Amino acid sequence: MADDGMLLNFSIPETGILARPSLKGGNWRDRAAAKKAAANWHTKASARLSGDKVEKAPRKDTEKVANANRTELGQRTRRVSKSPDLQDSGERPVKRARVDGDFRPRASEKTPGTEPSTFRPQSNPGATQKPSERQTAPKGGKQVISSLFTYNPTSTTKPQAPERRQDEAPAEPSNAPLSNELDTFTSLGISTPLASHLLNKMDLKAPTAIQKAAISQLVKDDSDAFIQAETGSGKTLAYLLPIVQRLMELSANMKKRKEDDNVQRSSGLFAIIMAPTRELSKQIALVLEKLLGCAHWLVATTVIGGEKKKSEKARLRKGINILVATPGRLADHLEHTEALDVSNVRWLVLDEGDRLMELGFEQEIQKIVGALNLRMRGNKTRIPGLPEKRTTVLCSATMKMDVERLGQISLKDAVHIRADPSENEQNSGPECNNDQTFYAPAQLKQSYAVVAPKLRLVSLIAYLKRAFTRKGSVMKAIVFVSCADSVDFHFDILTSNLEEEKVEATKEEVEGEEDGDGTSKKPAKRPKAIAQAEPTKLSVTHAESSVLSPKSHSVTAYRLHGSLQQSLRTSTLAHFTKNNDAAVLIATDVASRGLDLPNVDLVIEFDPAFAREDHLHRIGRTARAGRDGRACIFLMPGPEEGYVDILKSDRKDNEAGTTITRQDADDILTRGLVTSGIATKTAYMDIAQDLQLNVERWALASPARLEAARRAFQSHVRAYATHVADERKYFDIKALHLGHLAKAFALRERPSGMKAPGLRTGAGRGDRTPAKIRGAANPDANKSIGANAKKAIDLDLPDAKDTEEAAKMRKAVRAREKFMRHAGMADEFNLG
Ligand SMILES: Nc1ncnc2c1ncn2[C@@H]1O[C@H](COP(=O)(O)OP(=O)(O)OP(=O)(O)O)[C@@H](O)[C@H]1O
Repeated sequence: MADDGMLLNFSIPETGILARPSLKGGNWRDRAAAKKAAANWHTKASARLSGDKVEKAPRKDTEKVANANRTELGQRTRRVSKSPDLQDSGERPVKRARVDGDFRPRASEKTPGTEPSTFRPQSNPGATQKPSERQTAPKGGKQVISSLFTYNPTSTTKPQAPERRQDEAPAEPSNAPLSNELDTFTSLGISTPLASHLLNKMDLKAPTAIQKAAISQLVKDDSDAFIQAETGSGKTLAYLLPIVQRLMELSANMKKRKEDDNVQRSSGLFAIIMAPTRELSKQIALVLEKLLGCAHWLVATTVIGGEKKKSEKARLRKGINILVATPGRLADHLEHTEALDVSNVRWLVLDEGDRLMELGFEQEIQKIVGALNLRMRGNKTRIPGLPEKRTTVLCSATMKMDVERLGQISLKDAVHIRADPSENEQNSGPECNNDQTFYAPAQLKQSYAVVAPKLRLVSLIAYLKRAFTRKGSVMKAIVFVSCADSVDFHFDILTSNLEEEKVEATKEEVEGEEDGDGTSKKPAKRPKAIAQAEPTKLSVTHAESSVLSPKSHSVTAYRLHGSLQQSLRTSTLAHFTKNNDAAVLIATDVASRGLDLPNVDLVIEFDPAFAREDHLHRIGRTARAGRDGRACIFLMPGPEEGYVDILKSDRKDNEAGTTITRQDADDILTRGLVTSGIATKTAYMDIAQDLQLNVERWALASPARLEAARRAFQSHVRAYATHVADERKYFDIKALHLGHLAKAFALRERPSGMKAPGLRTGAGRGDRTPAKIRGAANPDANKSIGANAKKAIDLDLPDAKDTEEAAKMRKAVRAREKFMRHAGMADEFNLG
């Protein structure tokens, strides 16, 4: 310096930028230690400015300073923050209690008007924001937009080197029809007319393995049976075919004896099939109707909740031979409909037994079985040819404790029927409690995506965009989310024209600035159309997805959940089934069980299922009856990655788990979003950031939308608390970073006042959403929002303050039950 002839005089004022902090709070020891360390720190900092090197202060002292400062800070704000440097170590960013309206940016972006940040942003090329991305805060200039790519937790299981994908030979389908020429329906005891009907009218050439095992047993024997097989293996026909075959034989015998022409609808009710949901009951009835095409004198009908009891009664009065029912409605008719005579019932099927129990139908089933026993014994005039004993068939994918209970209620000396006969020898009857016999279809290609909470929404969109890029590569996809509000939110996002709104919003923002006279700028106004933007009415359940549709073809988005009216759910499923073009269904678990939707190539579990069995049922909506299929589950970095162990247990043949592939967010975003130009390593970041901003603008465009996004977020978090106890180590609500997760719901901040079992209530403010926001201009929307708001109140789960694990578990189980009943999951089914 002296050489330059310049002397820089940096005078360091005592009370200036490096002033010693005045220390308050804590005990005297802390204060003394902190004072000493602060003195060190001061010397060090001064020396740094003057270019001198200072010996590193002992770590202990530094920590004490930090502690003392924290104590002081804590007294003022009760807030503790952690060094951002820690974020690089792969730890989750520390959650801090946030006071409403008090934001400290975690990222590089801050809206004008906010206080200067004392937080050091992590350098990241993708985090640089364009001026256009700077969002005007709605109120008070306190809004902060955090970058998508900063402070994300890093994966705990990411392989150092990219995984080498082995060219594995495609697995042999495990649920396909048998290919051996000797395995025909007639060889199992099915009559030639019925077998030709299967071939000619239903295009079914050969039985599947479970059909082979079940049909050969049930056509010749009256023993009770417990059928257990994987998803999509044809269980419906496995029990329907023997019943129809036996009734056709009964009819033929009657004819032979010239007692009657045939079995008539007035001859009596011979078989009852019970299913847990209306959808499933209707589906079974549809298959039955097709089968009865070759025995038109046999009449079947359904009695299910949600239908008019009066018309059901009228049908029952006319006479029926086979009845498909939900338990609640059947129990009701048994009590109140005299015309329902069950004294001749010789076949009782309990389909999806585990679900029947899970949904709490035990009492109804007990009542029904009791009534059947009583009336059968009381019937002295038996129809000739009708078996003496009733055969009860219980179908269940799993053999959990409650299925054992159902077996005790309904079965006696049951034969255990499985697709692989060698398994029958190892375990027999539902009393063998072995859940590890339920696997995913072998041909199903499974993968998991590790995606940080902030990136979830853009990654989902990117994943779907990629899936639908090429016409015909994916025809139909199902995206499972945890609750009805989340379905509505994602449906709205996918069916909105985000690009158009972006243009409108940007134009208006610019106009807002230019309108001013240079001295006082007019605030930007929202375009009229956007200001009135409302969430889509519940009556609309499908629409073109402009977000997902490529130029070459259109993709239709559907929604399905239990808050929709039954008729709407039925018509939505029918529309989705008949749609021959690309389509995506966003659904809760209402679509997870038993539904046979054709051409589903891809299942995405955007929110992991609440239990392993539910997960297997969900992914079982694809890869059915030997067809190909793909399934991908989204997991967040951290404890959720442990769920891969569960995925490995899905595979019967999988020792090392090599068949389950991993995908990372950067890969998903690059493949889905970078459609032109050079796909550099970070090219996806700007596009993803833009997409996220569009989504956030979209939500900000109207109070009703924002409210819907908040509700979706809140319901999602509450649902998160309801994972089964065994799996809660993967889905630990305490590890959830709510601020980050909020971004995946287009929210720039986490809503305050959340309650969920186990959730840390650091920001526990009351919900300050003005009442008028909850209502909307449109009366229809008002209605739906009102209904949902009511539901949100129903959903409010108690805070888990108990420390004992057992108490927590009980509470969470109760919470789950309550949530499911009220939120449209179990209750989705609108129980019969
Ligand atoms: N023998 C067969 N050959 C070809 N396809 C069949 C055969 N049997 C059934 N299928 C078809 O397989 C699909 C799945 O059948 P089904 O719904 O009965 O399976 P599932 O085992 O009950 O499945 P889930 O456990 O998911 O309820 C249906 O589309 C059905 O038409």
